[in-house]
Amino acid sequence: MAEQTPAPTANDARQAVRTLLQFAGVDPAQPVIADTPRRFVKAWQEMTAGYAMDPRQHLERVFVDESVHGLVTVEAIQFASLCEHHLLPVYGTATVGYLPAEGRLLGLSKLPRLVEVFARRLQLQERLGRQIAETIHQDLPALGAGVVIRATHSCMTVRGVNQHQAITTTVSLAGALEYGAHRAEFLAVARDG
Ligand SMILES: Nc1nc2c(ncn2[C@@H]2O[C@H](COP(=O)(O)OP(=O)(O)OP(=O)(O)O)[C@@H](O)[C@H]2O)c(=O)[nH]1
Ligand SMILES: [Zn+2]
Repeated sequence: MAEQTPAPTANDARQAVRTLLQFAGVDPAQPVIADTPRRFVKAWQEMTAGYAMDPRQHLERVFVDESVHGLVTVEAIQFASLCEHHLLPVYGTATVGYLPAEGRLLGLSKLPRLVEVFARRLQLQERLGRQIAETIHQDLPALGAGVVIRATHSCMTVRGVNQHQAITTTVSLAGALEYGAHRAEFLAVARDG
């Protein structure tokens, strides 16, 4: 059986940050910066906490009202993520909507909570939207789900192409929201609120 490499400890992670500081020509031992590796590792754990979260925990409590058939959306959901290419912050807002199946309704706060689960991982913006939409569509389940994300990628704004105002919009649709009148209605709500 192949030997498994032991998982790195927080101390290993702090040591890696000291290496990055030295790589930049900064002495990690100087008093003003001595606590920075600990802070960075704490922030890193916060930004990647989504790997330990199960999105289904937010789908457990369902309210059933079979008289409800209309589209439900929550707009202006703020999130922060990390791009998987540069490990730099991506932040912005998401509009999340779904078309209930047989009156199966989620508590409204669960939509931002689902965004949080997937955002707190290394991401591509396109995948972030798709994972949220597919989870609601398949696991609630709903007749359809949609996610529009508008985000700023630090890897495009503070380095590289240095496009300080560039905003990326992605649209992820699943099920009944992919086509026809439901698609048009969701996209109109995502555009106009
Ligand atoms: N599709 C997609 N691309 C992303 C996302 N976040 C960052 N990127 C892009 O990932 C690409 C990585 O390109 P590379 O050429 O491998 O990396 P690079 O040399 O750092 O590229 P530049 O950013 O152009 O300097 C860049 O074009 C980024 O803009 C994302 O969420 N989705
Ligand atoms: Zn990037």
